[in-house]
Amino acid sequence: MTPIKIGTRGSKLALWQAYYVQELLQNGGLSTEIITIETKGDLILDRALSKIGSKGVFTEEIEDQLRTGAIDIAVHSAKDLQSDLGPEFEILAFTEREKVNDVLVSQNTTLALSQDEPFVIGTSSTRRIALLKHFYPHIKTVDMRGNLQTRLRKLEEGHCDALLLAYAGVHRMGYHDKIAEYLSLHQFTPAVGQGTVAIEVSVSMDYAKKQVVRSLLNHAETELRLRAERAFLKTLQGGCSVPVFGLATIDPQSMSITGGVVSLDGQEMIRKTIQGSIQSNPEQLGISLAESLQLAGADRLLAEIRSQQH
Ligand SMILES: NCc1[nH]cc(CCC(=O)O)c1CC(=O)O
Repeated sequence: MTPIKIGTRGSKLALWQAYYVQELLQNGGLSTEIITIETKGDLILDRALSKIGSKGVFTEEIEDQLRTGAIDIAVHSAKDLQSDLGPEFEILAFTEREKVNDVLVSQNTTLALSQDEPFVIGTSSTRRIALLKHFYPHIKTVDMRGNLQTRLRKLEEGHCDALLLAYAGVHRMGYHDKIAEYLSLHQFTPAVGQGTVAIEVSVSMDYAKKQVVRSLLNHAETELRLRAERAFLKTLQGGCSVPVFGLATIDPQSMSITGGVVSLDGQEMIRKTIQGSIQSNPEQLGISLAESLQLAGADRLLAEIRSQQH
């Protein structure tokens, strides 16, 4: 078989993920090649993601290369991969998920969100800002985009007292020593897909090649959880720039999924958890959760949020 061409963004986090996938493929006896691709999300750093457009900010240029066959597989943080891939592309595999929590990162590791003295957190995530306003209204936020290294540098330069980040990225970059606090999943329910690497391919990729790559990369339990979460997000038409959260978990007998929406000012939150059997269709569980949130007013809340973002 010719080498598997792995497409990735060029940030350190993206490259870590590409090397991780490369290693899994090489351990399975495949030869590989990594090709880095620059995306709009990497180039435009002076505007909020919600203003650039919610779909494909980090993926469009990579999908162009999948389409032409210049790359065979694209490696993404599942969180950054839009929930509707359209007819040309599909997810071939999800690698094993790691800890999904958000963490508070600071030079001062004694900081805690629950402390009385206010402090300033750098983040551009609408979910994190809205959840902070909801649970910790005395904490202030400043807008902070850019890759993890840029944000860490700004933290060191004193632009803020702390960052709110996905544990997964902090772990992959080796910044554990700056973790001040692991945030609870009950308050800071993560974004759909957080902590998981997704492998996107063209639907027309050679079938035998697909089978080999999937068998080396896919983690069955992670896939079930992600299928439920992504169906939930797709039904709600969430996207990555609205404050929607969703997390599916599996215990031996059942699957449960928690999800919700929180207003930009943190005042209103709609959040629910539902359970299903492990045999049931994970997509159906995600769709049911979305529908029950819609009955509780999620569509109106999302429409209000979108009108405030434009
Ligand atoms: N939106 C940026 C992004 N996309 C994926 C991760 C972390 C890695 C992951 O969740 O898989 C991050 C950084 C962050 O949110 O702190």
